Amino acid sequence: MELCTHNLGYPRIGPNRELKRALESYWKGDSTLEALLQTAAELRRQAWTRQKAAGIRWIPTGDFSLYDHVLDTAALVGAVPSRFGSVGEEVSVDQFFAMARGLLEREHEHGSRGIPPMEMTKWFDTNYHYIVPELKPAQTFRLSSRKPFTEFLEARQSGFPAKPVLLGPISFLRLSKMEGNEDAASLLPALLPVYQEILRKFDELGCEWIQIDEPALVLDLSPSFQHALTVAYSGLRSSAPRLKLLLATYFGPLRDNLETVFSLPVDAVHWDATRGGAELDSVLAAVPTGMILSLGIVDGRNVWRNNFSESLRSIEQALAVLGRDRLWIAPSCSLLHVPVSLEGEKRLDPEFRSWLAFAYEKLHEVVDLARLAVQDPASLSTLEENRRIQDARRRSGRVHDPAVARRVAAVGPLDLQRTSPYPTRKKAQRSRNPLPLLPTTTIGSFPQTPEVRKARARWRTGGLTTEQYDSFLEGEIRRVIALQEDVDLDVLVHGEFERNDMVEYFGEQLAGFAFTEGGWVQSYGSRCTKPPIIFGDVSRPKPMTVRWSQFAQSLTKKPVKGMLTGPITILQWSFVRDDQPRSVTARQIALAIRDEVADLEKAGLSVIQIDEPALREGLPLRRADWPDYLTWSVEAFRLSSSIAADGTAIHTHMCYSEFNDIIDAIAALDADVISIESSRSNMELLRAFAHFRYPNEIGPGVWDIHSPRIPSVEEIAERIRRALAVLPASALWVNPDCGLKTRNLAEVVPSLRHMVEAAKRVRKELEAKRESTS
Ligand SMILES: Nc1nc2c(c(=O)[nH]1)N[C@@H](CNc1ccc(C(=O)N[C@@H](CCC(=O)N[C@@H](CCC(=O)N[C@@H](CCC(=O)O)C(=O)O)C(=O)O)C(=O)O)cc1)CN2
Ligand code: MET
Ligand SMILES: [Zn+2]
Repeated sequence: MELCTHNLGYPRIGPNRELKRALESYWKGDSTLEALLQTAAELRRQAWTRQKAAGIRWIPTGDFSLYDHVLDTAALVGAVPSRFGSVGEEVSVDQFFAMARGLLEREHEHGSRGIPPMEMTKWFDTNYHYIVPELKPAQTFRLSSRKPFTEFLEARQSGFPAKPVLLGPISFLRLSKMEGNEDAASLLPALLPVYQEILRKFDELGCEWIQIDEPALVLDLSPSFQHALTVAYSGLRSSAPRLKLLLATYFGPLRDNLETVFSLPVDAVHWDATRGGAELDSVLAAVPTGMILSLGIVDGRNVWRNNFSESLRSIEQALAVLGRDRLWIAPSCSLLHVPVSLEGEKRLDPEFRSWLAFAYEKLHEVVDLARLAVQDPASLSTLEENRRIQDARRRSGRVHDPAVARRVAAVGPLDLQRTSPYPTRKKAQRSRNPLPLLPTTTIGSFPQTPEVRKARARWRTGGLTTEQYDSFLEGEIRRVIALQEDVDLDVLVHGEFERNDMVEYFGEQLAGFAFTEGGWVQSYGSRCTKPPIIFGDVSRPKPMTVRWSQFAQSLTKKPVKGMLTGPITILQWSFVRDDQPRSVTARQIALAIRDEVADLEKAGLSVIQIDEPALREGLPLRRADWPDYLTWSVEAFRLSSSIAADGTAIHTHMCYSEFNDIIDAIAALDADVISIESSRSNMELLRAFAHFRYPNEIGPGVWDIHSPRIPSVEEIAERIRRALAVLPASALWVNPDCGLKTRNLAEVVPSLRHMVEAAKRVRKELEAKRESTS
């Protein structure tokens, strides 16, 4: 018999983003709740059918979500902030969506100002966003959803071997936001009884295995959380004596949590062998007699075909210690983070395609490995084939480009440094482009209207010629340049209409990158991205953005900002090579962006923005690993930007970030101007910059673009004044929090007018003050 297999989670969005369409149509009011739930049920059944067909023994249930699994968990335990109303027997679907998306004024029955949604943040080091549970010190919990049970029964009644999945209590608390920043671990005594009740119910239903996800175990845990962990699992164990508990950890090695994890009273531990590999010996030494180890050997975070020979080495080592009955095979983590299947990819080159495995194909790898582990003769051909493919990839001419290797090797310290220090550069920049105090600008994108997306879709499918599409884009650029001049912004942008996405667009044009037709991955709620795949040495065959920036600049006398995505963000939001360190790939991308910076400069652009919104989320999960990452990522940014002459202003932009703990690294980027998101925290974020005496210019966001609300002039002026309280006026810019691509023009035009008006109002106040003191 082959080794036992299981899966931790499957993509929810559907093979053709069916869930996205169903959700958006329901939200718009174009379809009923029944229709949405029907689509959701069909997608679940389809996912289970596929997993069973692949040969997986235990199939996850409850991993599906209409929006996000952390929000599901908050609903499950009744952690519903009071602004969303009281909870009846169950959290309703509309209450659930209100928590995720907020309610607009007109949707809100009690009138007033609408209700802000809960916050959203990155799920560990992925590009998936979860909804942050909001807890308070006296928080109470109550079982408030039947979802886990319904989905379990739905699967079992249809004959699927179901294994329910829950986000565990420790991770739930650790990922929550506690009012007053108190320690959320203190809520365990209140929360634990609800988890116990859930386990008891599953036990009563005759459920055999339950998977409890505790990815927080790969983070640095405070003593209070370490203690809570032990308390939680002995409590869970005693609540359901027959139910078998599988504790799942993933996304990194366990390090100082390793001993504790294997001493918990659970029946099995799932461990991520792709990220924790070096720990295998310690793990095998720590697994107590009688406990099962689930080996997460197929990488759920990447799209490469598994290297069977390498995996079998680890599997054999584990088998020797544990024997066949105590070793399971699985993907490293939920398959949520990879595209659904390769089947839809008709245009990929066959050789390249053979190097890949998406979610569905990964399940086959799990099953193949479980068979190969016991030398099942029927599986031996899969090993042969796998060896052939790995060899071909290793030797492939399309992976290695000697010119790139030479160029990377030749990078020296001077390539990482602008010609002059910032004060000299600022003089050169201002004499080239005189700007008023508190200059105004935007972050880059203007609304990506359905017309823009439709035009691109028609061009892709041949309905528009390239000429027609290009002239459509030029028309859009003309419109936004005229708009920005009319509004009287100081530094203009071209609007990014040519981009489907700020990373995918560059991936499509760089050598060493491949892109898919339908490789969608959920980003948050109904929103998806199609991460490009970096398979080889990266270079830039020809200019990527110059024509659009140059065209925009030709339409106006005001400076236009060239607009690029930085090397770390491109790296972080792509699937990366697994055959060289990320730092090397980052350097290669940096050199390609550097070439683009040089060409934008030659084309006459005097301001160039290099976006790095993913710099913060790329931080390793453990603090001990931060310095190394920050060194090479800062170097990559500097390599991409330092080619610029003193008189060219380099801007950068970051959003969704907490900056306090990486402020040194941000300063080390040495961008002339950084724009950051800050209006949601009411400029609190700026404290780090003020405290640190950030040396260059800063544009704190003064308009929250995540909300459709149009901010008033006075409200924006007040935010500028708050910024002025901690930063010198000479260093301050005025801009929104982020790009405007997800907004519509009806919101954008008045908001921009208010922003410029507010900047002018505060400028006058500053001038008046200056006169009165001189
Ligand atoms: N890569 C990446 N990661 C990121 C971000 C980001 O901007 N990029 N931002 C943060 C996350 N924020 C996000 C914000 C919005 C969307 C988003 O809106 N995604 C779009 C897809 C954007 C896209 O690539 N669109 C394609 C169109 C693909 C498409 O659906 N076309 C239609 C046809 C178009 C039509 O007729 O309307 C179809 O195929 O059916 C394009 O513009 O070309 C979506 O889910 O709807 C995603 C992430 C963090 N991570
Ligand atoms: C997620 S950061 C986005 C920056 C980009 N330049 C934009 O405006 O859309
Ligand atoms: Zn942004």
